Amino acid sequence: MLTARAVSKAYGDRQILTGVDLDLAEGDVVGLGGASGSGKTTLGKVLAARLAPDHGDVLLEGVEVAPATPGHPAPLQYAPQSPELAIDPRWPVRKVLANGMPPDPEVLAALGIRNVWADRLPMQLSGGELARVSLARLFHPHLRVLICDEITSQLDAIEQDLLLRALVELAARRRISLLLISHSSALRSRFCRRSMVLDRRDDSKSCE
Ligand SMILES: Nc1ncnc2c1ncn2[C@@H]1O[C@H](COP(=O)(O)OP(=O)(O)OP(=O)(O)O)[C@@H](O)[C@H]1O
Repeated sequence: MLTARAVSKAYGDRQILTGVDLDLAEGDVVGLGGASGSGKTTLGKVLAARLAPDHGDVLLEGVEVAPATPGHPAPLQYAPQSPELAIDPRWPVRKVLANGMPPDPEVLAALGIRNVWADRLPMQLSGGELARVSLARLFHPHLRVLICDEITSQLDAIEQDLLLRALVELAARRRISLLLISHSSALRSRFCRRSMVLDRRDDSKSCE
């Protein structure tokens, strides 16, 4: 499904990723861990074509991943750590969820989106509610891979667990592949079949 080969990325003279390989099969749930600053977000953005790698290839079903454009149902979507940065603060929830197409009732139900939020602005939702809305807007019939970058880091343990369980179940029903970026090895071992861990000290990677 998603294949990265020999991906390298530097910011200026600072090498962040060196020769990273990653394979994500259909319906797979893989974790991406590592210490703060090890390059998890950088790799997530390279995989989602939000950042160009210096070297290496990222292919989705054999085709180079193209950058997603707003409102376009790209098969690979990236959910950022801070949903408030990805959502227009002037838009009510109903418009955020529409995102170019009618929201899918199964997705709204699975992620616990409530009708009473429809006319609220993003700032009128709790962190957990906003995280759910932010995720729901990325689902569409052609979604194949979802990269989730620390999407529950602002939530308490119970809300984190509920949201991730709902997400993993929904993805499994639709055979969507998930890459869950998290510094928490406990979270990764709870929800992921396997994990890749980036090592900040020597820019290499290891497997759990
Ligand atoms: N656009 C940029 N220009 C220069 N340096 C950057 C840029 N983006 C990130 N960095 C640096 O690259 C390193 C890796 O950043 P990245 O956000 O990928 O790490 P991370 O593992 O996701 O960290 P965290 O867990 O703290 O979110 C950090 O030291 C960061 O300061």
